[in-house]
Amino acid sequence: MKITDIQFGMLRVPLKTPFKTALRTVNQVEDIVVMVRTDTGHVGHGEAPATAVITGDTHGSIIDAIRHYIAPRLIGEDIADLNRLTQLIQGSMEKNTSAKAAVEIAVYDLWGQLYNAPLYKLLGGGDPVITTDITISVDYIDKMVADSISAVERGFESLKIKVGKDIGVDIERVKAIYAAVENRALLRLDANQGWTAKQAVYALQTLEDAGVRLELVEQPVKARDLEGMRYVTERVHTPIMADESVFGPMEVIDLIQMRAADIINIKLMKTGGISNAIRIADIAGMYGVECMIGCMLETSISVAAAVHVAVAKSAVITKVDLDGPSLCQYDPVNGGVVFNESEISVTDAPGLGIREIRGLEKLAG
Ligand SMILES: C[C@H](N)C(=O)N[C@H](CCC(=O)O)C(=O)O
Ligand SMILES: [Mg+2]
Repeated sequence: MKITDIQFGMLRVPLKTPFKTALRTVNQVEDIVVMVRTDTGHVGHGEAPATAVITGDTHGSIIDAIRHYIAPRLIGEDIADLNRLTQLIQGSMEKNTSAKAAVEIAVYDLWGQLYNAPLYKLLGGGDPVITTDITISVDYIDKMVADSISAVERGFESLKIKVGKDIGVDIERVKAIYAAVENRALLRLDANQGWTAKQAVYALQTLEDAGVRLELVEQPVKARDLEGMRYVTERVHTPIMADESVFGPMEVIDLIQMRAADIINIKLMKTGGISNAIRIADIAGMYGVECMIGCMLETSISVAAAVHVAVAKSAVITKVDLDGPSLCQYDPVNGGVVFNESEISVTDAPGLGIREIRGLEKLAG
């Protein structure tokens, strides 16, 4: 099974409600879909969102990276040589992790199809059902409380509360949500870099003193402020998770050795795809550090790949934030992973199992 062509599409799916974080507000998913074709007539699918504020990737940069740096290395290569292919993709250029991820996901999809097995089984197997949280966008307190109650009523037992806009209001936001859903859902906070280290310690100690129990707090300070991450981690009881601070395996090793966080958020769009996500899970496991697997604003194409990784690496990936498909007004994909609110199940279809993507706008190759 040899690669003959790589094609692009644009997939737009409106969100149920605006997605608001300390970094940005978004109304619809607008992702580049990659289709890797082979001489056997098979197609592997991948997807990349343009999360410029986190990864630096834009629609234009994703297409250019694939067209000019990644695709020329892959044409004619055999899908059976998976390790060679992942090295070619990762070594094609610096950064551009979302572009690399989209192509790697499509290649892994084909690898599963080659062996007629679902990806998670080839990655080592596991329990085919996992449970995700759902994101509560940062907003007025009353709106966040109402959104949280509604999420609990939809069956979500874990809420990822976006904060990081204003430290005083953030504390009130979390207290109000905690009071409204106490004992019915675990609360995770994500400040998306919005606090300083001192503000984070103040906010978390205030919440701890008020009896608010949080499962974890994600990326309280600026991505590059590893000293700040360590400062917070050392001073609060609440576990601190690194998201924007860590992309690849080497950064994870540095962060763990610095003791700058308690938990790592693995995202395929930061790691450049599946190979490095697995590497990070294995490294974290060796250090006894737990991981979350997360996503950007992605549909059930690339999130499916993350689900397969989560299932296969569940010994280390103990927390799941794969709510992209739940945030969308509809699922554009037929086949593949089944997203049913908080419950996500992999099927035994080969690769990612994607049969059809509705509403895909073809882009020039
Ligand atoms: C969608 C997911 N639950 C999430 O919150 N991801 C964000 C970044 C998403 C974005 O801005 O596109 C995160 O974990 O920081
Ligand atoms: Mg985050």
